[in-house]
Amino acid sequence: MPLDAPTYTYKFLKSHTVGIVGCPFSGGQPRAGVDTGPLELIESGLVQDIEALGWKVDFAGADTLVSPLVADGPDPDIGKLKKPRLVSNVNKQVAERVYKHAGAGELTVTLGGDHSLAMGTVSGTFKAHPDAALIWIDAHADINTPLTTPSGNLHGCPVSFLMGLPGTSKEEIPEFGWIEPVLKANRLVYIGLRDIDEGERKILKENNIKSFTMHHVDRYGIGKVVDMALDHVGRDRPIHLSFDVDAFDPAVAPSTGTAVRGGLQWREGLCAVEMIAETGNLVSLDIMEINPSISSTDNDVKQTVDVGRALVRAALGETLL
Ligand SMILES: NC(=[NH2+])NCCC[C@H](N)C(=O)O
Ligand SMILES: [Mn+2]
Ligand SMILES: [Mn+2]
Repeated sequence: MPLDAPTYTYKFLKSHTVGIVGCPFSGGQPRAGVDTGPLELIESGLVQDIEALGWKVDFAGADTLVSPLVADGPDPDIGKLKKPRLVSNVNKQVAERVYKHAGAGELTVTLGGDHSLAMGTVSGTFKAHPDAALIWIDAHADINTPLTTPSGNLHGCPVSFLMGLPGTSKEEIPEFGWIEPVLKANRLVYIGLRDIDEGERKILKENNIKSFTMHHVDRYGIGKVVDMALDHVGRDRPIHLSFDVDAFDPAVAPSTGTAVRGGLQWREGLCAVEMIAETGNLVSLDIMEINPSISSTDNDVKQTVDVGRALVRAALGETLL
């Protein structure tokens, strides 16, 4: 039954309006198709879902999705980093779009696209809400630096730029000089990790970054893990939730580029988002890495898009009862 008003009081919003930023972008990783994720989500009925929950929608239409076609000129690798200028330019635009919505007091929902887009989404959110915390639900930590990345794929690196880790400064890599190091280690928490590179493990330990892996989810249950995560970042500040659908088990979300077995079950992922929504602190949500070109059965794409839609509804106050 559709609700006619949002379930919770969203403390840091000025109105019950969702600002949608669509990002058909795949340049942060090698597999084609992740750029069609946003349109699939929109065409599946996402806007109607949101309106049925009592929200207004601020979305100019699918033809205004942020364009990835800004590779003006050659874009050779920088060290190991692939397509660095393209990724940087797209994210600069994304940051401006997200800031426009967040600054107006709307709840921003960004549809990816690959997870390099979090450089832009988190930059835009934190410009409007400097005290915000970042909850990152993902199989991966995406905290490689230009110096540690084994792949050179920038979707594995956004968090390091947002924190200003060694190798990401304006002096070292001026192409990304617009990114401010807005994120402090104690305002970041991970849930769902299970595929961490050696360099990333070192970064997580040295910076004391709170990380709940799948081991913790198995051991304590998702409810306790989310409570511990919220206690860690504090329950009185705005929250940006960046959700990579590969946090889910591949049986739940098969259409994604870097699937890792042993992930969250359907209800575990949704329960986490429901608990975060229930705080009333959510200001920004990313749904990332849905790749409709990856499927081995006819149902894979629909199932992955369905779980993406369900995450958005959970974030906007949908409950089971
Ligand atoms: N957003 C993602 N799916 N990231 C996967 C990253 C994989 C690996 N850690 C890398 O840096 O290349
Ligand atoms: Mn991931
Ligand atoms: Mn990711």
